[in-house]
Amino acid sequence: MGAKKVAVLGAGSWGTALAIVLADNGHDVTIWARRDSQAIEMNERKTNKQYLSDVTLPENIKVTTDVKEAVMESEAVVISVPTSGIRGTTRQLLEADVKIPLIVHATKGIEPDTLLRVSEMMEEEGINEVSDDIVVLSGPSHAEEVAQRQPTTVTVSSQVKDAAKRCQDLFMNTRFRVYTSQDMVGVELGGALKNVMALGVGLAEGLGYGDNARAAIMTRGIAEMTRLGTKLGADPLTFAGLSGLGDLIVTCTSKYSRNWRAGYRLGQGISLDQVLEEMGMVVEGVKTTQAVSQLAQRQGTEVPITTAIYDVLFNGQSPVRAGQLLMDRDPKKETEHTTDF
Ligand SMILES: NC(=O)C1=CN([C@@H]2O[C@H](COP(=O)(O)OP(=O)(O)OC[C@H]3O[C@@H](n4cnc5c(N)ncnc54)[C@H](OP(=O)(O)O)[C@@H]3O)[C@@H](O)[C@H]2O)C=CC1
Ligand SMILES: O=C(CO)COP(=O)(O)O
Repeated sequence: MGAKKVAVLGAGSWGTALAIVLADNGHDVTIWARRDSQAIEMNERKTNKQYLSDVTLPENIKVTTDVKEAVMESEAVVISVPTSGIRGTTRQLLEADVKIPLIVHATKGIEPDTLLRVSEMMEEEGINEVSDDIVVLSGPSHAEEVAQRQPTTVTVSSQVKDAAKRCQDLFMNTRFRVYTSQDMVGVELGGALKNVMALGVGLAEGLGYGDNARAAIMTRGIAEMTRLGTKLGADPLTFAGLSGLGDLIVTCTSKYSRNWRAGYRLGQGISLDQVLEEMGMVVEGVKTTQAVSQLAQRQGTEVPITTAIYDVLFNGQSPVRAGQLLMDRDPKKETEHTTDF
């Protein structure tokens, strides 16, 4: 595969890690950072001290604060900013007024109130003016391990089959294995919803609960994710794949997960404001919990774990009481399609 010019919009942990994968594949990568000080430091010291301090950036990565310079003549643009930055970043990309052959987003969230997935937010902002080939990249992939070239697998999905294939070719290497999927709805929802469950597992562990509680939240969590996701048009099998179960496992069990860590601190009795301040990186699960609660209400879908987490985050519920209420719910069948006995 020949070297391509690729832009990465977002100089946080994930944008930087994805830029390293692309640079390892021989591409000329330009990262867009929104602060001059960060761009200067990354160019001069070849490191992203704030977000991925242990890693030296390859020579074929450069950093700019000018979106137009980053995306000009790029064969692909990767967007890796928090969900709250998607609309603004899309607008800046449109202002550059450059046609882009392939746009890949790697953001995991759902927008509160509009209840849109990330690709839908981009479409609402008019992304199709510059490209029809929009791909989501998602899966169990902590930036820290990807940047260390640890073996990682992800899924890419698009409504345009050929775009997913081109994205697979762009990123795939012997340490970063990429699968394609046609279920963009399921891949985007899995990446967003698992963050809510990671907050829940962290909360339980912060309270001192053990492996049984973790397994319970993960297993009933994937049931909840699948129940809501299928109502929204996702293929249920997608939730058993990398962007569903795979990402749920990594986020609920890894020391790197910001969502798990935030939940853990909340379980220890620290306030949400303080937790978010000390994290210094995005904790997508907080706003996604709000969005998922709204979505579930709109769909008439039961999401008891999400509701319990919502009450802790936004209604002042104590984590212990939220856990008790979950355990005290009416008896249920485990699988919804089975008949009563
Ligand atoms: N970290 C990971 O392991 C993974 C993260 N993801 C997802 O990738 C997305 C980005 O996360 P990640 O890189 O980890 O986040 P970080 O917190 O590490 O970095 C956030 C980056 O986005 C920038 N940013 C913040 N707000 C805005 C905004 N409103 N407009 C434009 N840029 C903004 C920040 O700039 P500044 O420094 O100037 O504030 C920073 O460069 C999230 O959706 C996350 O869930 C997906 C897979 C793995
Ligand atoms: O999505 C991730 C790993 O796949 C990152 O999760 P956190 O945002 O919880 O760190």
